[in-house]
Amino acid sequence: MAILVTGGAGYIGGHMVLALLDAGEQVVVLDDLSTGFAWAVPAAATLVVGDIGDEAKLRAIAAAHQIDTIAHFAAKIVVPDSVSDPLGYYLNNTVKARALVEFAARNGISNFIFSSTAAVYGEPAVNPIFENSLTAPINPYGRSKLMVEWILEDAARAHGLSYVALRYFNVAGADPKGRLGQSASNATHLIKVAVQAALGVRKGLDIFGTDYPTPDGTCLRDYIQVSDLIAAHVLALKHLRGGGGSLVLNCGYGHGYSVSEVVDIVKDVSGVDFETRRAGRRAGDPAALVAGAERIRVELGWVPRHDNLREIVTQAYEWERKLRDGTVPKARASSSHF
Ligand SMILES: NC(=O)c1ccc[n+]([C@@H]2O[C@H](COP(=O)([O-])OP(=O)(O)OC[C@H]3O[C@@H](n4cnc5c(N)ncnc54)[C@H](O)[C@@H]3O)[C@@H](O)[C@H]2O)c1
Ligand SMILES: O=c1ccn([C@@H]2O[C@H](COP(=O)(O)OP(=O)(O)O[C@H]3O[C@H](CO)[C@H](O)[C@H](O)[C@H]3O)[C@@H](O)[C@H]2O)c(=O)[nH]1
Repeated sequence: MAILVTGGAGYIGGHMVLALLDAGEQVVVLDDLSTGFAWAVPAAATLVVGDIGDEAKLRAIAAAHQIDTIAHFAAKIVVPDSVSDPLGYYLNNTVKARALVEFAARNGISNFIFSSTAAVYGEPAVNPIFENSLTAPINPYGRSKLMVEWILEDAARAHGLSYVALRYFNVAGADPKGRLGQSASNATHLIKVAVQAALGVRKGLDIFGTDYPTPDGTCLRDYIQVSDLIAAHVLALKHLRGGGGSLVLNCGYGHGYSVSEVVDIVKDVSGVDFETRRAGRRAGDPAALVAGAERIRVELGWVPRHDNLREIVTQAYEWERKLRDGTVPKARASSSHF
């Protein structure tokens, strides 16, 4: 049986591909390379370049491979962009995901793993946030993802699918073996931007909002290391293949760091006191998001191994240094795909 990994040329999906290949699985990646990289997908996986909304391409994949599971990572992911381009986000993240769920239902692909997000909770009244807390997203990105959770819930009931929706908190760090990291140069994530500032790839860093109701006035987030997150996906796959029922699970460590604390750790790890500028709040940002992180341990037996922000920052820094110096390991010649 093969696993279809959408968005497998991207940051998190790429780590999933590595983990699946490490486990001896057959992997087919479908990615339009809008923010992903063909070179990041090992030659041991089949890479199909295309859109998740392209039904003909999906049919061709189903005809050529025995897919039993879809791990759906492909999405647009930048919160402020979703505020300025909501229709683009709803098309890519919701409408095309609906088509993918329909494709699964029609083709008897009964397992679906979905990259959801803490953004479904919006501005929570209290932290930590549990899976049964109110979902009230405050930006189109979060809404675009919550709608997919609803689509999955209804489709599962009607069509015999089982799914695991994983609500990621803030994903960061890189493969501990140094094979992959977050590579898009225009990424907007805090740790990525901060290590770029430390390496001189960007000129300093704006701190978006210093007047939030948090201990130091900057936003609090729960940063989860990418391989720990992927371990949760591998357990979700095992759960679904073993006939387990549908689940919605937070993926975080259960404690948060402020933007200022993250910046201080990046400065410390890199030894560079890069410039920081106090800037206004960024559109769509909630003050604090910290996971209630128990359910995933109980349901899947997940045990985090990299819950250490200094280690996470060091991994991100080392990967960024390779990107800057042009020494990242390329897993395939970029032209070898379908
Ligand atoms: N990075 C985070 O902190 C975070 C947090 C919560 C949830 N997520 C979710 O995790 C998933 C992966 O995010 P990432 O950080 O790896 O981002 P990424 O941009 O690196 O990866 C997304 C991948 O999807 C591909 N893609 C986008 N639209 C596509 C389409 N229509 N058809 C085919 N391919 C398409 C891109 O080319 C890219 O390779 C996303 O669904 C995102 O919403 C990420
Ligand atoms: O240059 C920067 C970049 C970020 N920040 C701040 O750092 C915090 C974290 O921002 P990120 O952009 O790293 O992450 P977000 O919390 O906005 O969003 C991330 O996590 C969410 C879930 O928590 C979503 O799923 C989303 O896909 C993913 O990008 C925010 O307060 C943001 O304002 C800065 O101050 N300066």
